[in-house]
Amino acid sequence: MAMDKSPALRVMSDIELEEMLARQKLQRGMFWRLLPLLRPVRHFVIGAIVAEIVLVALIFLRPYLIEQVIDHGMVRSLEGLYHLNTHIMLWALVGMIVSWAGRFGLAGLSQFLSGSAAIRVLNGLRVSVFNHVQHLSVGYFDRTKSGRIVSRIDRDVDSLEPLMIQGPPELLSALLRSVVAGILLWLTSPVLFLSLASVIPLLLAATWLFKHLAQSNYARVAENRARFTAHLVETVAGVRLIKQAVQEASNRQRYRLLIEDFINALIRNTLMAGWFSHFTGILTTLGMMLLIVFGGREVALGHISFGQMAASMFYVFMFLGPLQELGDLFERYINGVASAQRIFLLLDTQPEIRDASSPASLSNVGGNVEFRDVVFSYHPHGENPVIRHLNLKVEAGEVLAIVGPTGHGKSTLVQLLTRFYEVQGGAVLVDGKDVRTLAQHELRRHVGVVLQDNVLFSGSILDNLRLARPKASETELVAAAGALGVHEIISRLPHGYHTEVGALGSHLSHGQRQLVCLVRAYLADPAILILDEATSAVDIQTERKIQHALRQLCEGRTAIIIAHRLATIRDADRIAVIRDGQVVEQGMHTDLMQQGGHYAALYRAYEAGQEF
Ligand SMILES: Nc1ncnc2c1ncn2[C@@H]1O[C@H](COP(=O)(O)OP(=O)(O)OP(=O)(O)O)[C@@H](O)[C@H]1O
Repeated sequence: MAMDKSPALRVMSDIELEEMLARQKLQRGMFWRLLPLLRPVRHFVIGAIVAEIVLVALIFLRPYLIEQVIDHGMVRSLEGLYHLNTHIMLWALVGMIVSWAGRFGLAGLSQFLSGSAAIRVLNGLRVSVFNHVQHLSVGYFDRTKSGRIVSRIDRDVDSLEPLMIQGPPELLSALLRSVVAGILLWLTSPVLFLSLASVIPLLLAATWLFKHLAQSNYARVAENRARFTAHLVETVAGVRLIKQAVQEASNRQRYRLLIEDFINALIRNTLMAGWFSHFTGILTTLGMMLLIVFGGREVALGHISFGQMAASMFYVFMFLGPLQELGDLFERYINGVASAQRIFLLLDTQPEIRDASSPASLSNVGGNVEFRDVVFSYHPHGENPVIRHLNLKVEAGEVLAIVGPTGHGKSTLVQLLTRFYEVQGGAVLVDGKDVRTLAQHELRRHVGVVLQDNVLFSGSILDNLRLARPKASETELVAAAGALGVHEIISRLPHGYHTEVGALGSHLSHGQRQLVCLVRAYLADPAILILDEATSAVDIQTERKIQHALRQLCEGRTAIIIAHRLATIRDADRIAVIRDGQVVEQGMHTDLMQQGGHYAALYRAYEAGQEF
């Protein structure tokens, strides 16, 4: 599959895409997409590369010194006695010390430079992926398990480190060592070089086979890891539900199966990698044997000295050793590319809902809202529409209540008005402007929504209220709560307004969360306010207490109230009844009751305490 921005990316579910990805072979050229990410840290990478080059030079100093010591360390005097050549020995000693000290210092420097670059690049990438995820449309989150996204930002980004950061300097060092050793061997004796080079075709064949067998398996490892992470995240989020339904055992079993799939793919990888590294080890031994046979012959024929033979033994390791390292580098490359592919899949996913190139302005919002012949389905191809040619107008400053049976499309209208989803037919208009022509952030600034299940962020109640008005003082925030009539309720909390709300507001009751969100909406002061079952979790007495405040909240703005407790919306300027995605009745409470139609039936059922 090409990693382009094809429409398929937008309609296929994330799971379908990933399964397809796991089955297919890895895409070539991924490395070239990764390369630009190194641009900000190029100085670190160049530094690490220079350090590796100097390190290689220092490594080759050693066999040269050994050759000098063997061939010239002892000099024969005229009397036929052997004397130590102190000049050579001293220089050899100094050379060895420089080589070891340089290696010690430069290896540390190279590690430091690579490590610093890694931290910068990978965290930069993490922020880019995070930012991208935030900009995706809500439809993407309907289709994608949150654990899969976590797996990409966390594990897949980490998997890139060995490929992108340590990879290039290590690869360069390995190639340099191999090439320099090859040249030195050739210069010592072409016979020695050719005897060693004969093992290269075997190595190439083994590399090709390894690549062929390993690459699709690495994609499977990454996919399996995403699956069990997704399951873990879902379990943590839904732990109460799992306990309540006594599903711990089956849930654990499912996790175990996912881990087993992961382990099996991992074992296959380990097997292949282990086989490859042992095979290259055998090749090195074979090379050494060839060198001893051919080198011994060269010494016997007087073509090379003993010192050169000893140095050549080192060159064998320098020549074939890096080829062994290539196996490890290759494994990292395949592993990293599998992760990179998944990250780019996410980065290439375009938000389904995008702003127009020059969006219309929405200053001085009056607050007129119109749903004009709206058709909408949650399915991308329009099957089973939830909203079917719905027409509904709300005048500026009007309080409209929307009622209707469960699952008939009331909340969907809110999603369309805030443009979390795009209509598939007709239009939603604010002050006569199609919401598709407006910038999303501007639209949402003017349309405030309080939902049944509201999310609070970790922090105090004040922190959460400040989200609506960042510059407000504590006194102003408390005054807003007072104006809505909930000051007393918040003050009774253990630390009043400074009470920590916990993750997603879990330390507060459902009703308390709803009240904090109402104050937050009041502070945001939107031109259009939507209350979607916003007080459903508040007890009836408290709701009655804040009824007056709610009326105040709705005053001077357009308000759309969705409620099942029909007593709370009786005073609305107008009530619209939604059934099967259409408006089937509208009017004031008394008129609708007199008509004796859908609303009257709903109301009678409500009064009788029945569910609808
Ligand atoms: N994100 C979604 N993806 C797919 N289908 C959805 C999604 N959200 C809602 N639906 C479906 O759309 C239909 C209308 O849902 P909606 O939430 O608008 O109903 P509602 O009238 O507000 O119900 P309630 O009174 O229970 O809040 C339902 O059948 C629901 O299953």
